[in-house]
Amino acid sequence: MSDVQQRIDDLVKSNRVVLFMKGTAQFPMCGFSGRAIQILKAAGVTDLKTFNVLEDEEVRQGIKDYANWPTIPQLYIGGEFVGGSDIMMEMYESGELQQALAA
Ligand SMILES: N[C@@H](CCC(=O)N[C@@H](CS)C(=O)NCC(=O)O)C(=O)O
Ligand code: FES
Repeated sequence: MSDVQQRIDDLVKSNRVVLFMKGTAQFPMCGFSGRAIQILKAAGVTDLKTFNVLEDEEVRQGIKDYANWPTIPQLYIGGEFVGGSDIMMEMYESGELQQALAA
């Protein structure tokens, strides 16, 4: 595994809920990332860790290879890739996201 893949692996395995996003939870820098934060809040997230890919070009590229997913935001729960903002919205509407966060 390359250095950046190892860094990402450590991050998603040492924090239960991680959102790779553009900007921060307080100041999202893109509508998709803002939407992801709103969904997580609505789903009652309590232990969210965010990573701002705009401050780390290596992770911005590396995260796309890590889960073989081409866009940001990306949500990980329990070390597993969950999806981007569209998938998060579908899972929120079906109640699956709330379940995954509570598990
Ligand atoms: N439909 C996507 C929307 C996300 C998206 O299209 N992200 C783009 C624009 S922010 C992206 O990450 N592009 C690559 C990049 O900016 O590095 C989702 O479900 O999350
Ligand atoms: S930064 Fe332009 S769509 Fe996300």
